[in-house]
Amino acid sequence: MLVRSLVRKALIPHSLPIMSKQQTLGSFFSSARASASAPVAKKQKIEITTPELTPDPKTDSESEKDKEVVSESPNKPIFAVDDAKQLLSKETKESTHVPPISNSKPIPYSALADVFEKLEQESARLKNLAIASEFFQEILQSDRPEGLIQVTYLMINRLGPDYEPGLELGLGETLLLKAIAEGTGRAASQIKADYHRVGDIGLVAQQSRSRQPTMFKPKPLTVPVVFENLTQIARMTGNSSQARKIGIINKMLTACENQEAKFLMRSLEGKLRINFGEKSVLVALAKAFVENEASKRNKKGTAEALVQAEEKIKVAFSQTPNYEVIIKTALEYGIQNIVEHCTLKPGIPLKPMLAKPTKSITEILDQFQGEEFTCEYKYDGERAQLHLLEDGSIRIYSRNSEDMSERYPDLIAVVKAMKASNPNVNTLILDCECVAWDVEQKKILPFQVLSTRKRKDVQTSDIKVQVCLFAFDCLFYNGESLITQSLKERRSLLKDNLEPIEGKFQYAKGMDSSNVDEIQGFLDQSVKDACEGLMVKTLNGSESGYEPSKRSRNWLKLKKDYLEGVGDSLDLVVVGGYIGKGKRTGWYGGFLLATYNQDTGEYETACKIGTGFSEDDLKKLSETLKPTELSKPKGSFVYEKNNSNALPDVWFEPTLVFEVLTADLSLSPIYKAGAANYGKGISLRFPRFIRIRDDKGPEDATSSDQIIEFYERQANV
Ligand SMILES: Nc1ncnc2c1ncn2[C@@H]1O[C@H](COP(=O)(O)OP(=O)(O)OP(=O)(O)O)[C@@H](O)[C@H]1O
Repeated sequence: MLVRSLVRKALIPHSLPIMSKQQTLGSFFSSARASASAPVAKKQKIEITTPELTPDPKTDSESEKDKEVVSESPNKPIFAVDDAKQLLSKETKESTHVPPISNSKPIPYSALADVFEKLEQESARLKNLAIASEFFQEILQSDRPEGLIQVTYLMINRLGPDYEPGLELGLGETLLLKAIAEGTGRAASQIKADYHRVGDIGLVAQQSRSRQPTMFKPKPLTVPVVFENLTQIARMTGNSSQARKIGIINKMLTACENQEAKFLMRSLEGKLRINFGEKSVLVALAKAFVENEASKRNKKGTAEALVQAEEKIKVAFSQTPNYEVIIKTALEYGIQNIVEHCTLKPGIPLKPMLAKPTKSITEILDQFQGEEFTCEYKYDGERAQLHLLEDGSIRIYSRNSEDMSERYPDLIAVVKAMKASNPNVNTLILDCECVAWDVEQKKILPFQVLSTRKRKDVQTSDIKVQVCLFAFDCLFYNGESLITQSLKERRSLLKDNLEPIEGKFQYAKGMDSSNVDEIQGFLDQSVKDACEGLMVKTLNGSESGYEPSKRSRNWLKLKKDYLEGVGDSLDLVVVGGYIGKGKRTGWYGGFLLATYNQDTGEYETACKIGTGFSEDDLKKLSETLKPTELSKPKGSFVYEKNNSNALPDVWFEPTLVFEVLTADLSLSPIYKAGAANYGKGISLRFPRFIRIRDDKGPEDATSSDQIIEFYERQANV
């Protein structure tokens, strides 16, 4: 994760007409290089012979996997009642062979590694859900059901909620290879060569593990011990931290048995590769709770209960994205009651509501037929979720739930002042856009200006780019969640209770009208005022509630620059590169891009891109991407293997997301995005690079479901 976000921060801005939200070079390169080359403790190495390493078996057998996947919209449940029935069937249950959990002992790490191995080897989706949920159920039935919290985090390769800083895994390959060399006594050069051949640090670790002398057998690893050690490693900073990290890794490696080393190293690297995404983890949790609760009543879980539980756990998680809270609440109140008990809480950022793209005002009018709606300026800045906690503290979270409070001390001061002048306000959650502001001219500045603001160690006195918060929604007010209320009510509550402060805290400019000319005029005005276009939202009735984490039809975005084509840009993951020729010699001259399939965790190729880059872009991109080159494609890449036109010269670890414009989308014999739907993939015609999305990780990229939606809308399918 850390590596991913570092790499994403590596490019400097360039000038393109519709460029926005770009990033600055900042201190990225120095810190990335520093961490890669930091000194580590030296240890004597003993040469040992190692078993032959076999390449990652998934790489060539992945193509079958996506056939299992049913296409669905991002917010649709993973399965319907029929699938749920199959999942609950005796046959599926009996075929999982998950390891039993003993009552009296902490969960052995070997049991979790065994489950990871099964998930990695199994390609059928329902089977994978059954394996994970059977294991979860074993834990729930033991006398330490709360052990499920650490198991869940390890399964999604995190150590705590997104918004808790300092818990990122994703150690550099140099450090990990060194740790393997020291921990196993093999020569570093040999380990490195193996890694370049196999392309999987986990496999290298597993097969390099030195045999321990029989007289010294370390205690087997347990889930709590591994979790604790990983947390310590993630939190370690400072000069000697590299050596200390290696020390802890070595200790764990010595205790590893069978496939434990493989998953331990992959966890440390931040790439677990079990092909079991977070969405599936939530479903597996729902199933485990449903079955566990039913078995306490000597009953069996029903398919209907499972479908309901899936919906509930997803809603609860979108409001309280914290597995500890979710699991403890489900244990206390039952899975079917979690939504009421996992409501919004200042200090826990909820997953933001997202918008669907539209291409024209008439499309909006068609969509909102007969409904009351409002148009708001679509500000071009950075999404900011503002939380005022009961103890008076203030936090600001990003679109991805990162805590940005340290980055915006000036905004914290504004909110403090606002609270002081509005003594009735105790607690609050506001959804806002933070925008660069010209103090003298009293106007909005483009995103490029905001992107030059320092991101770390920001002192109020050093701030050169002033910002203004534009609030567009109020989600929580004085102890009460407002998300089920209509937008009209939420908007009134906001405006009635908080006084705007010009240039510091303002309301999103809005207009309630369904007149085409008025909307067109408002759209034009928004662009003149340095905005991207309009957000059009259902205003009244139950449809106008705030839907955390959903890309909803009740919020439409109308971007001036995208009224032609497919209605929006796409954000695609860079998975491959083409060696540059002619003027581009020495750099990559083009890139292979992919959508992210949220259900399978796979990257499905969507196009090759070589247009829209300045020379400077290509130079910087080459520097950034070079260290992420892979010796072979990852098992999670879905691409056409039998057509050389679809193969890049080099493959990359997915770290970077490009925002890309396209003339239109078409079905393609050589690309694979959304291929589960049409047999053929969907591809971009005449793609053009706009900028890097540093606020999006690979998993936030345009999903395969979204590209299907884009395609169907454009083709009127
Ligand atoms: N009035 C507004 N209401 C809601 N969002 C707004 C408003 N003004 C600006 N925004 C911003 O617009 C974003 C949604 O549109 P946009 O397509 O630019 O974002 P994205 O991150 O590329 O896409 P998405 O969030 O849909 O994946 C919001 O996340 C928010 O940051």
